[in-house]
Amino acid sequence: MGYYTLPTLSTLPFWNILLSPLIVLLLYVVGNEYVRASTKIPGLKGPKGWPLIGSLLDVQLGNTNVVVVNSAAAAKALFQANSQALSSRPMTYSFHKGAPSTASFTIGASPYDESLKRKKKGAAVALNRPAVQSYIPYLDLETKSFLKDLLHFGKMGKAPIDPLPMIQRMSLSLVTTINWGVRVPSIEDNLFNEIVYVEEELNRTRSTIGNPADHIPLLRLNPFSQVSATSKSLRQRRDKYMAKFDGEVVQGVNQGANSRPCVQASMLKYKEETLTDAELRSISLSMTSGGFETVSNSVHWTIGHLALHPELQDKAYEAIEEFTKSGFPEAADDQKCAYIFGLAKEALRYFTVIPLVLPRVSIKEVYHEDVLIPTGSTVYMNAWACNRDPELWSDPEVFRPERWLEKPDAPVFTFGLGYRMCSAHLLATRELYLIFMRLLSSFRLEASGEIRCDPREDLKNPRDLIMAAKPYQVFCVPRDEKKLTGYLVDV
Ligand code: HEM
Repeated sequence: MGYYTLPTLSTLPFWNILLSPLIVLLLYVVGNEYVRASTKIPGLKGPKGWPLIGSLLDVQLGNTNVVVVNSAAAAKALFQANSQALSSRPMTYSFHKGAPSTASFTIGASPYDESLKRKKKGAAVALNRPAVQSYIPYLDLETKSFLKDLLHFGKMGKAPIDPLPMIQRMSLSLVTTINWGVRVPSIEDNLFNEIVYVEEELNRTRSTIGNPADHIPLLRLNPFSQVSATSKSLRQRRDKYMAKFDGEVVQGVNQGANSRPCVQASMLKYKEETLTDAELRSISLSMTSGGFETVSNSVHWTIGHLALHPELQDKAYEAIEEFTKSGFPEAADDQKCAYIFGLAKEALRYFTVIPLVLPRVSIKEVYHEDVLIPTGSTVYMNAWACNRDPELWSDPEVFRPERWLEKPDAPVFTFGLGYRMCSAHLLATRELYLIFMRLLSSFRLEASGEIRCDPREDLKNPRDLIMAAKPYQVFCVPRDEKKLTGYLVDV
């Protein structure tokens, strides 16, 4: 009796074509799940749901296993006591791919290596206390120009304005003057708009949670993905304005005519340490990307909040008047008006504009309460949670500058902690202080229409690295128009 062989699915060409990719996908998923499971850290629990609770958690973002540090005590124990062990940064697909070398990354995006150490040394010299002191004339000019912009565009308090572009011009011009000695004079300048766009988009490519392809390798195979092309084109656009600023510095140094002392000129003149050209460029990138959006967004959130709370403005005004004896706040004042110093710190705490700080990678094993965090682990500090830790504050959800008068030594986690803490925390706090001193002594801020400014709910885009508020409009009503115009006459 002859046998008749039934065709199996696999002998049918159609099924072959359909099944092969499915089998490959299945194998990939199973293999990948094994890899993901093997990166979990024994002894650490993962979240069952939101909000995150517990001081240390193990979270999986696609293939990236992340230890999230959620309490003030755990953050201090890990990032301060193990400062060197947690001193590197991860390399990501969206931001790092295609860049020529680690030397050319911003400091904040650089992994730990010899080049990073040189760059950090250079930045430390440019941003330490005496250096900040030497930037006071720049702070003076840019904060006065800010007030002048508010007066001008706000038609002496009669027209409502979106203050964001004026805030951005001020913080950008501070960074470009400090780094290159070049001002950004107007929000109507084309270069201003180009820099704002490129810097915001580039920071988006650095977002910890906003780029799924950083954590799910399969997504990198997407032939229609524009991630690499977008980063490359943004970098090219940034290189253009950086080259223009660099050129102006070199020209000034060569002609011996650099009228505004700046970081790049002093590094060129004294051939700072052994910094290569790529490392010098990295310092410029770090100042721009680190100092622009962070300060702008902190000020933008706070102005929205103040416009909703006239009672806060009244207290601040009273404190400033008492402190300045009714004069115009001096740029040289080193944060001596306690209430406004508290307000600046409270703005940093309450809005925590980089809620997950910048990611770290461990270069050594770290132990925390019997849990071993292996070398090469990704660690996020949840600065948002640490700043709202109920062990520190009984009323963390209230914006209350007085808390800093009651507990002046309490920690702020907004700048991170340890070796990779923000290099410019002294400068940034001083900027905020002077901005609020001058703004609140000059204007009453009044909401025009609805302002939605709750940092828990009203984010422009929750996936961004640096939290931005939704747009709003305010009236900036001069408290004494004649006096203010007089103060600003020479700007
Ligand atoms: C309100 C203003 C600012 C905030 C909230 C802020 C916040 C941060 C945070 C959270 C980090 C990462 C810290 C960590 O990993 O522990 C950082 C790093 C950094 N920031 Fe800032 N920053 C501000 C202003 C500035 C300014 C004005 C500059 C420069 C002019 C600057 C330059 C840097 C640099 C160079 C780093 C990298 C440090 C490193 O990786 O070693 N920042 N900043």
